[in-house]
Amino acid sequence: MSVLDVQGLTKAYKKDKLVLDHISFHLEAGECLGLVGESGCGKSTLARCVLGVETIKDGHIRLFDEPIQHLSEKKLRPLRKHFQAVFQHPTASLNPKRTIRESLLDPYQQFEKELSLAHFSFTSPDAFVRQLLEAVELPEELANRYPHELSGGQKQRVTIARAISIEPAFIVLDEPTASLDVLSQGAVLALLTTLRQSLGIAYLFISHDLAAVHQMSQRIMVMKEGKLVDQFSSDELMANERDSYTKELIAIF
Ligand SMILES: Nc1ncnc2c1ncn2[C@@H]1O[C@H](COP(=O)(O)OP(=O)(O)OP(=O)(O)O)[C@@H](O)[C@H]1O
Repeated sequence: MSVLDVQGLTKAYKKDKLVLDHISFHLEAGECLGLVGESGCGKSTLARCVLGVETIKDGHIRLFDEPIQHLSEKKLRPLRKHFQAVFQHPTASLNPKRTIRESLLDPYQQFEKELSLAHFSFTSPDAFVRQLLEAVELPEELANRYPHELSGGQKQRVTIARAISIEPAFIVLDEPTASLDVLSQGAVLALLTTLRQSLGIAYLFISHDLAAVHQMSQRIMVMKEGKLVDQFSSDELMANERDSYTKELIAIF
């Protein structure tokens, strides 16, 4: 089943310059779909279009077969429980004035009445926060700290815990480990895979790092200057028929 279906997506910030040029792909339930491409090719713009925070010039974005590309924020709001995002800089994603506990409870409190959770259970705020911290392998005593009292890796685990808390159908992961040191990067990528497998949440995993994308994803899309130039199953990365640009990216890693 497709949770997300994008067809002919076109975006321009300035009149005639296409930043996204007829992008088409689908995201299946529970899979990790990788998107790789060099800086400035349009990856984050694509993420923002999918998340409904950018207007688009042309094309369709369907969530469970429902077109969402032209919905007002009011109409899109109840659908937001189906998708979440994790970005590169966890510090920018967490409110510095709120404790980790408060940040973790945010999405649940926003969608409480419309949620039916399969994996987590909300018996009390404290018990819920404990489950989330445990899921991302953080000690429960972090709950009462503020973001500045956590390491970068711990903060990113908190943003991941917050994203999975409402068990969305998919999460857009936009360079989720780019701000972390190499050891934390590996640990966070492994955690994300474990969570995907146990919770059944699909990922659109965006990175300029082909090795990370290959490690995480079942399918890979390659983007260059606003166009998808290659799409293939992860085990076909080294196949001869790869686009010449994909081969260039392989040669760099
Ligand atoms: N708000 C904006 N207004 C005008 N142009 C923009 C805006 N955001 C991005 N762009 C331009 O759109 C193009 C794609 O940018 P985007 O951030 O989507 O690329 P990216 O692949 O995510 O890059 P990076 O990996 O460096 O984050 C770039 O040329 C960028 O300068």
